[in-house]
Order: sequence, then C-alpha cells, then structure tokens
Amino acid sequence: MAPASGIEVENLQRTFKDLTAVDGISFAIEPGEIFGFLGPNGAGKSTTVLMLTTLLPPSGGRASVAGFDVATEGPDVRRHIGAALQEAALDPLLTGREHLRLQASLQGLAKQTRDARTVELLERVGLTDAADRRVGGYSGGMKRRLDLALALVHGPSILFLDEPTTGLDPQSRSDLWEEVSRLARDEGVTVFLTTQYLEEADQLADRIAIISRGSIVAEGTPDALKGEIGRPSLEVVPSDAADRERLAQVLSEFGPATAAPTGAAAVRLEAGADGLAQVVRRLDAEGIGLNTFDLHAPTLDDVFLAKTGERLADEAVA
Ligand SMILES: Nc1ncnc2c1ncn2[C@@H]1O[C@H](COP(=O)(O)OP(=O)(O)OP(=O)(O)O)[C@@H](O)[C@H]1O
Repeated sequence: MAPASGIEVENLQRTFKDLTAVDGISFAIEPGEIFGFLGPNGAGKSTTVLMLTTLLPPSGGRASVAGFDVATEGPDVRRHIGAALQEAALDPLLTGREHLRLQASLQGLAKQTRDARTVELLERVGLTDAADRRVGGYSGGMKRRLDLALALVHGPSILFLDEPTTGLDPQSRSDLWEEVSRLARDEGVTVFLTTQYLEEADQLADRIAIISRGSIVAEGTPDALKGEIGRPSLEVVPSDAADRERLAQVLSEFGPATAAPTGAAAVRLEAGADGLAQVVRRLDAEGIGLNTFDLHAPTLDDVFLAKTGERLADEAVA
C-alpha cells in the first residue's frame, strides 16, 4: 500500500472498445515528489490522470493514491487529492472569490473558515487584485492560477495537474512552475503533473516517466535520463555547401551520425566534448571551412527520440 501521500500504480490498464489507451503501466511516487508524466497528444496521459483521480474506472491492474485503492475506495482517495484538469469548469459570470467560496462550501469547509481560506489562496496565486472581477475577463494564465487555487481549497496532500501550462505565455508558465515547486518544497505536497513540454518536465519534475502509445518507455530523474543518452551531439554547417558529404564522412570518424537540418551534418560524439579539439584539427587538415559549429548537450528531446523513435511535436520554447 502506498504511503499516506504517495501513489502506487501496478499494471494499470484502460481500454475503450478495441483501443488500448493505457497498456499496463507501473510506477511509484514518493510523498513530496514532483512526478512529470510526459508524452505527446494521445499517449494516454489524461486517461491515466482520470483513473488516478477516480473519474474513470481502470479496465485492469491497480492503483493506490494516498494509501487508498482508486477502484474501491474512491471517496477516501478524493478527500486527499486536488485536481486541476483540462477544460476546468469555470463560470465566466462568477468572480475568482465567488469560485473559491463555492468550492470551499462544496468541500465542506466550516463557514467561519471559508473567507479566510479564500483570501489566503487568492493571495498565494497572485489573484488578490482580480478577486472581485468576473472570470470571463481573466487571461489564460489567471484562469490556470484560479484552477490551482480551487484544487488546493481543502488542503490536499496530492495534487494532479493535467497540462497546467498549455497555451500560457512564458511568464505565466514560469510563475505557475514556481508555485508548484513551492507547494512541493514547503508543504510536502506530492505533485503528479502531465505535460507535453520537455522543458516543463526538465525544470519542474524530480522524476519523469515518458509515456508513448499507452506504455511507459523510460523513467528516471531528468539528469539520469539524459545521462543514459550520454554523449553530446555536434552539428556542423560547412562554409561551402559542396563540402557537406566530405564533412559528414570526417564526422563519422567521431561517432554515429544523427539527424541534422538540410545543409548540416551531425554526429553523436563518442568521446564527449573532450573529442572536439580533434574534430577541429581533422576538419582543418581536410581543408573544410566551417560556417557554424554547435555542440548540443543531450536534452530530454534526445531521450524522447531515443526511446520512442519520434520527436515530441509540440515543444515549448519558453
Ligand atoms: N472516452 C474515450 N473514448 C474513446 N477513446 C478515448 C477516450 N478517451 C481517450 N481516448 C483515446 O485514448 C487515447 C489516449 O488518450 P489520452 O487523452 O489519455 O491521451 P493524452 O496523452 O492525454 O493526450 P492529450 O495530450 O491530447 O490530452 C487516445 O487515442 C484517445 O483518442
């Protein structure tokens, strides 16, 4: 059984008619950990979140959240979790404060504590000044911050965030990251976060699982996953386009070729960055002039590519 604010998932499955959306996934999340669940559109992220938040019954396997079974102990699970899911139902005609008061009463908070809790949460997510404005006039970032505050009303020990920053501008995105980090660090809240953004998973998550077509294809800390891929890649554009073939030939002495944009050649350096000087000497000896010469440390995108054979299509550039 999972500890009070952890999550344990064993061979969890969900099918929709003949489509297997989640195909027997397993993982464990420690209390206070931020776990990033990374995958492209349709990989099975939301289906997993819906099962873990008891909104969708699993077709097989088991999961316990906060020590309770999602299939048989739904009300206990729900008492311990908060969730900001996609397509949150905010009413454009209500203000931020009204939303929070309503949520506090739905969650059964005592009347005398509702106002204080509302004020505290508005302050925490930076909506104090906008508290009495209708939500219809809020920006995307403000709505996501209100979603987060609503998920926190009853002081949950586990928080589910389903693609919390999709569509946000870089500033709103990093504000939200900061608040989520603070919740985990200062209050020990466990965070299960789904994202399509590599950078978000890299910056925010203690540990990451990559899901592709319903299966987990990699799991570990961002650094460990990048370390597994290991070597940096070198991308070179010759000053004379006619030299590209010869350039690729020379580079192949230093490691396997990797994908490169038109006009460039790229290689994963077997000797790591230490091999650079040798590459430069060899190219010089061959008389190949260079236009650009870029060394790329391994990224989660490289990990993703190595594990799934695809690139994450919709990468955030924040
Ligand atoms: N209620 C449903 N009925 C039928 N198929 C569904 C249902 N919900 C999800 N699916 C399918 O299951 C697969 C996984 O979907 P899911 O929404 O979990 O992916 P996702 O990784 O969350 O993607 P996104 O980033 O687009 O939300 C998809 O092929 C999807 O079309």
